[in-house]
Amino acid sequence: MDSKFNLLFKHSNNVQPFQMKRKPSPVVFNNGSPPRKRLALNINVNSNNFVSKNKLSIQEQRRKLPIFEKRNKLLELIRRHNTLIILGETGSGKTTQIPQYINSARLQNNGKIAITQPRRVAAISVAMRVAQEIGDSGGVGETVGYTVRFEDVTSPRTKIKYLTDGMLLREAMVDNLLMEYTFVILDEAHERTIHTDVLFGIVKQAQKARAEKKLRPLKILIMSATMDVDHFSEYFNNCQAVYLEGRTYPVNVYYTLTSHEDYQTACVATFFKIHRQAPWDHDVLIFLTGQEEIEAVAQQIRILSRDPDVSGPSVKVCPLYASQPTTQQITVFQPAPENTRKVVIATNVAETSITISGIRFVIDGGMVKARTYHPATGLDMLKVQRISQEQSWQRTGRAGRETEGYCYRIYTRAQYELLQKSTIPEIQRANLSTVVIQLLALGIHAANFDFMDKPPKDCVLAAFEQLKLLGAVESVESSSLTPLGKKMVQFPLDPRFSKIILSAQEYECLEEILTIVALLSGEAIFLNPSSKREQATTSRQKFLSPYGDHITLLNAFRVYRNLGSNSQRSWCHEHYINMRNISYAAQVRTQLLEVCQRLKLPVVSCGNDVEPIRKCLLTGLFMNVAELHKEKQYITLDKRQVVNIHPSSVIHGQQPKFVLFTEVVQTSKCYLRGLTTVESQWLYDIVPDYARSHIRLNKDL
Ligand SMILES: Nc1ncnc2c1ncn2[C@@H]1O[C@H](COP(=O)(O)OP(=O)(O)OP(=O)(O)O)[C@@H](O)[C@H]1O
Repeated sequence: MDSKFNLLFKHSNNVQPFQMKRKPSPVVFNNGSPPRKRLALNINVNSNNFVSKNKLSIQEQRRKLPIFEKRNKLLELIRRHNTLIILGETGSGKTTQIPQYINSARLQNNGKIAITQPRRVAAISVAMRVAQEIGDSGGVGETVGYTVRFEDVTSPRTKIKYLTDGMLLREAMVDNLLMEYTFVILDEAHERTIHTDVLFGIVKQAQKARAEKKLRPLKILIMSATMDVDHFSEYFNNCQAVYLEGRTYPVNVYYTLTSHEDYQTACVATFFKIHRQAPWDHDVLIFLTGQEEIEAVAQQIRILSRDPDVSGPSVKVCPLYASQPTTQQITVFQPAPENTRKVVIATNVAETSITISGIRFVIDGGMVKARTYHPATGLDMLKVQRISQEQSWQRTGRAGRETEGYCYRIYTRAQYELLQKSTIPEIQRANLSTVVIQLLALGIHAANFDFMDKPPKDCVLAAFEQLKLLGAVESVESSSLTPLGKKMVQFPLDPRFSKIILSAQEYECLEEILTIVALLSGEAIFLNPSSKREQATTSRQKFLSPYGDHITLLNAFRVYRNLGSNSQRSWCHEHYINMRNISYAAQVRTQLLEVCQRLKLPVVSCGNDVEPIRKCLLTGLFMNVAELHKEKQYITLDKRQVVNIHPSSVIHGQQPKFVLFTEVVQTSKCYLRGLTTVESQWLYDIVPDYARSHIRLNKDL
């Protein structure tokens, strides 16, 4: 271990906000083959021999992509086949170039080209890049546009439209033949997000129906760098697959020699090893699992980089995660100033499709936060787990996009070998109520839908039962929605939350419910830095509600909204509130309000009486109620699971008889977060049958 490295971490022990679980040991890597000797990180990158591809003109960059030479052959195949699978290495040019080739060859006639992305940040950043490549004077929104939840940047002139898979699905609910498009390109198909999986069936059906009706044909392209071609081809009527040969820039992959349970600290250590040695314009991308972790590591890096004993250029730290507002996400693409290294610390939102110019190094923590639904327990849980091999290669691919790159995996080669090959399709592990209701809006019963991989029967049944209890369907056999169900699908939300919004009219509290639902749609607004936890709690004391976390959130938002925009920033700082997240919630609230206005729902406030709010929440979340079982231990009414109140909840320490929850986290125990106290009598009033069967069951325990 070299002395500077030791010195660096001696200092880190004095750093407050990031609590080290243990003194970090140095991270030692090998390059994938069994190590003969211990290889310390040895990066011989010299800025003199580095030719930045950014110095080439944008058109020269395009011509250098592996896909460029293949474009005529590719266009020929696209002309010939109505469905085509396209495989090509990460960074070879699939996402940015193929739509442009189609557009230049005018293959889309009068229709548009839709390209789906699993994530908002990818749809937006790629659209921006392609608009730049096309050179439209009006920028994005002209020939090239994008549509993501709560944002539509397209115009009647738009020919190439990048959109999230969720948005295309919503469009299909309005026109199931997708007549606006001549081409639908399903990108990053290997990710198998729930929306992409449903779209597979929707586009296949639309293609067939358009052919039968002799309408303009729908061309389907399925793209990825890593996917099980046979499985996809079989599903799409044995369609042709094409592999675009051609290497992009090499990425040197390193594994740690020993496993690192504390992968966050190992990521920080690895970053500083790189930082000391690499030229300032070689940026770094670190993959972690979620906002809290990212903000903690970001703070740690900011503080350590200012330490006079740490050599290296200045550091610009850019966190990146799904719930940030778009404007914030897009800032990670801006180059850092002269003599400053950019470090982007991201969740898996940066894993596919995106190119962040300047990134030469990837540090892969090897973990991801995944949502998994357990029909047996009725709980939808967020759990940090190991990534799949496919994900690990996608992450690696982010380093070799403009020139040669380096990827440091914070896991051993042996650990890599043990990773699952591909990620389990989301449809097989998620709560299906949103998909089931969306299919019903199209008049399709999920049991009859042509899924590539059928979701488990008990998950489909559980979703139908949930929708029945919510009043969206008459029975589990229904192929259509009730009038209430039809209103519910108007909201881009989980049906339970749509139901809450629609119930607010009866409880005369839509004003407050909109705020709570909007706040729950993003990431946490309360910051709890471990070194300042007490100050943070004290500063927010005035918002605390004895009725729980949702009312506490509402109280904070009410104060925030009444402040002038000039004082919001300092107020957030003073109260340890994440300014970005609360302003994102305000934007979401505006969008939800627009849907309510379309549905002519009166926006009424219940003032300071919060009981209507608590009852209203129960109308959608009665299946998320737990009853005090014994000292500090709760049991869920729905499936009788033992759960505990998370220490971060404002009602931790109290023992209300019944609580409603919005989040379940599995660590050593199963914890409930986001709680509101409720009364059993309300359950009898709102869902009498459910209350009678479930509450009685628990009393028998
Ligand atoms: N914003 C950008 N800035 C600089 N270069 C970019 C940008 N976007 C794309 N590129 C260049 O274009 C190349 C192709 O990107 P593209 O997203 O089309 O690849 P891809 O084959 O779809 O990769 P992936 O499978 O990883 O999504 C990148 O490797 C990079 O060289």
